Amino acid sequence: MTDMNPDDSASFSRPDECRVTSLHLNLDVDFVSRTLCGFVDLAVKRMKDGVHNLILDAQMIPIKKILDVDYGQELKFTLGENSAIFGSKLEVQLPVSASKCSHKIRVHYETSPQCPALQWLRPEQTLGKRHPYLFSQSQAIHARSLFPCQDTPGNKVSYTAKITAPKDITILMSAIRSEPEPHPSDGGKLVYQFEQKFPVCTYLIAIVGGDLVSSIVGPRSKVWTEREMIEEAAYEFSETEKTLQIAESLMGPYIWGQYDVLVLPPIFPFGGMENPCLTYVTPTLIAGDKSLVDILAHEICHSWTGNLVTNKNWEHFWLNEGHTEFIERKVTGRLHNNKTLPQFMAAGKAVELKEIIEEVLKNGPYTRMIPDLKGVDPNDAFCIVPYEKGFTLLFYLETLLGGREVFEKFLRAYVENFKQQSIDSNQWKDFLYSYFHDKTEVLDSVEWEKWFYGQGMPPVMPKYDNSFAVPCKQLCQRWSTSADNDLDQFDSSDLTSMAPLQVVECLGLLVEDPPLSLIKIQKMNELYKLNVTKNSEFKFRWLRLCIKAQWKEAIPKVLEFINEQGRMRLVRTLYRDLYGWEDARPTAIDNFKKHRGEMHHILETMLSTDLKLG
Ligand SMILES: CC/C=C\C/C=C\C[C@@H](O)/C=C/C=C/C=C\[C@@H](O)CCCC(=O)O
Ligand SMILES: [Zn+2]
Repeated sequence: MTDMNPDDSASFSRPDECRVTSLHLNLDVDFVSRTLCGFVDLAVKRMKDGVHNLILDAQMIPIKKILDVDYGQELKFTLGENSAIFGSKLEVQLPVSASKCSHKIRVHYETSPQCPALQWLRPEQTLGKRHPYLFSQSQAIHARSLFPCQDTPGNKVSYTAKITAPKDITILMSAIRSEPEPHPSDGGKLVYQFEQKFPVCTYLIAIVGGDLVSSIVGPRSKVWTEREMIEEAAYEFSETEKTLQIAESLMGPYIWGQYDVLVLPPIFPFGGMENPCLTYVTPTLIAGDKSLVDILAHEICHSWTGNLVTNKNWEHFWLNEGHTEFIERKVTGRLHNNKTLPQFMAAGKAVELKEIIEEVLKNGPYTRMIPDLKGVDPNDAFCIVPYEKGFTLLFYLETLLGGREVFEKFLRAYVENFKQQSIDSNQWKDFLYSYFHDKTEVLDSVEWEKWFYGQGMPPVMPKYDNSFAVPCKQLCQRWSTSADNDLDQFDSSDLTSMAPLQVVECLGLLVEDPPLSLIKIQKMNELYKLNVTKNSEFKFRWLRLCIKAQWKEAIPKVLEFINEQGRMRLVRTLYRDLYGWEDARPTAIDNFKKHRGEMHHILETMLSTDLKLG
């Protein structure tokens, strides 16, 4: 695409010339037409002399009219050619007034029923079956289909919103919410007001509506979900405050006020999403024993890295995710009072990273820590690489630069220095050099070019303290090496005696090993009852093992699992495994064709590529 922002090839907008500094959304939620209808006010600041146009991103948004708020005058605009990935360039002619460098404009519009940022669910697709549901997912470049905006993480805005919705629906946003008020003229509706006073990138603007209830789980936290699962959800996330406090002890005060958790319907395609004040999580985290809440720690840590200090474009996504993984593991270690836990978690993910880099991405361009995303949909490049290569670099630097205490101080200084800004990897590196100015020689020994732009595995793989994994390795070894007629040595207590994270590790190691015989798989099934586990991470790895062993009887279980939830990491991997097994491939394709209409569009698009359906 030509005409893109030189600092962000996924956006047309030019905040360097004329910048949106804050916005106000005034929208009516209509579940019948599946639209949000109303207007957005944009406060605009001219950054350079002689600039009279404001450039925005817009996707599938029929614009009705654009007004200058102060003078009521209608403004001219042009909507450029449409790109299926990036939408269109929306160019608004600002009123020529030499003395003014700030303007407020109002764009009247409505979203499309096919809006990529919005997922509309019919009542029968919800737990309660009585009311419809709506949720947005703006990361990476979908906010432009929610409202015309400068949809680049290189710009931040504060925002307010006034949302009108049917009275049975509770509306939430990634902001501080006031109690709803009755609509002045329509008794069937309520009006909600929100305020996010801290500047955020547009990919962090989120809206949800449904038959939602909440339970207080801490002095600044509620868990929200459909009423049918509120008790389970409140139990699972009851350690939110404790986790927040540990994160604060590492990173400094949590500035965002409220920290709520919303458990979405199973169609939500990610483990979690760090929307400020309102973390989204998948219901696949609800294991009944709080064993999968490390994702919550991850989302909490984004309150500093990602939401306060942000990657300036999607090529530098590792700044968001690598730092967050790194801090998340420290927080989880402290939460469980286990010093080696961060390294145990890292070692487990390093195995997954190797599989993805070598088997899936074939050491190709998306295995770079800083990929080249020109002309690329960020969704296509999204994978574990920026998370884990980023983590590995930070872990390596921590060891090199003097250990945990020294490096944790650096992390805090990094956030303090760049808070409320958007940066790239060079700014990060310059700050690292200036902070460790007495360790330049050490820093010069780092192979920066290879770390940043090299393909394949990281140039240095640390030797992690993996003592917590010893029982996992032993059990995995026993299963791999035992003879088929010597399986009485195994017992159901093999797994019940381990911590849940160790079970995950053990099953993960078995997945990486050569396939187990069918006799072993059947014995495992009988002993460990993994077909009926509530823990989605156990089940996921168990089903992978079954597919690897080509156990046909497991196929219905795999289909059940991939049809009952839409978490991309779990579903894509299992589809990929089924596709790789020739006998199961037609079943996988048929199942996809049958269910694609109910999937989140991000997952549907990815799967149609994975299954080579175009
Ligand atoms: C190199 C790729 C650059 C940018 C991609 C950015 C966004 C991609 C978009 O698809 C959104 C991703 C949202 C992710 C949210 C949470 C993840 O941390 C979840 C991780 C996977 C999981 O646990 O299910
Ligand atoms: Zn993250």
